[in-house]
Amino acid sequence: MLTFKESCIGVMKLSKPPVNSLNLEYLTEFNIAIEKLENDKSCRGVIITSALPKIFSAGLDILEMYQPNTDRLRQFWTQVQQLWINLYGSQVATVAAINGHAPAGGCLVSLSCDYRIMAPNYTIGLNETQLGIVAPFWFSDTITNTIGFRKAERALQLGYMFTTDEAKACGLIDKIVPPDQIMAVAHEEMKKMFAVPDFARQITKNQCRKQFIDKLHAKRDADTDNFVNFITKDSIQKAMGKYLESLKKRKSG
Ligand SMILES: CC/C=C\CC/C=C/CC(=O)SCCNC(=O)CCNC(=O)[C@H](O)C(C)(C)COP(=O)(O)OP(=O)(O)OC[C@H]1O[C@@H](n2cnc3c(N)ncnc32)[C@H](O)[C@@H]1OP(=O)(O)O
Repeated sequence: MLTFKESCIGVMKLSKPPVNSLNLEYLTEFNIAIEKLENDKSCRGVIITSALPKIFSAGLDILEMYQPNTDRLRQFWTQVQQLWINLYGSQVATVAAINGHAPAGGCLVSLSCDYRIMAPNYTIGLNETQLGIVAPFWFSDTITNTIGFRKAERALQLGYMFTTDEAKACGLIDKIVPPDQIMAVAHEEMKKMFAVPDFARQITKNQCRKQFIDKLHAKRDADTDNFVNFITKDSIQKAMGKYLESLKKRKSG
């Protein structure tokens, strides 16, 4: 993770080649970095983007979920939950500058921010069902809060990956921006949020999101048990093995 401060704005650039997949170690690093910025009194905003060309993030590292060690799988999921709590509940203003594909966990990271700008000709969405897995309730809550119930339930069931244009049309992202302007526009959008007194913006954000974060806090252990039980099922392991094979075939084909 490349993290630096530009005046009162923290910039986090995901930099885990080849595809910024989120494994246990990287999630832990992500959480430490965001918590550090959150606790930095001089930091008012965070921009999350990718240091890699063409990929924002490929989402959760599928290798963490395939033939897993159960203890590690539990730690992994705890870090996934924590990342969502940290981002969705963040007091600082957040902008996702999506400069590449953003499937599944990559989409969730951006949905957890306050504003999303995206470069053209990429794809974004919660494609979990395509892998034969199920997005947990807090993933669904987050997309539903962004694009509305009907569009979210349809997209979640299909595991639909939106093009940048489709994502803009349904409100999954807020603005389409040429790749060379994405950081400049992220800073402009940040300034608009800074024009509002921090405490008023923070309390309002909290009012909108707290109930959803509280819901995960209340069910956190059950959610981890559910994830571990689900992922370790033979049928799910088979589906995930097939999906990994299809990723490799697509590459060679
Ligand atoms: C009850 C709750 C239960 C479950 C909830 C669990 C929630 C999970 C949410 C997730 O995030 S699951 C992850 C979903 N992610 C994906 O489906 C993305 C798959 N990847 C792609 O579509 C593409 O790789 C890409 C569009 C991101 C990039 O395409 P391209 O630039 O052509 O790269 P390659 O496809 O050649 O990939 C390079 C390399 O990376 C491996 N890889 C890709 N994605 C992942 C990943 N998410 N985890 C681990 N590894 C990944 C890919 O297999 C290639 O590996 P090689 O060894 O062949 O180089």
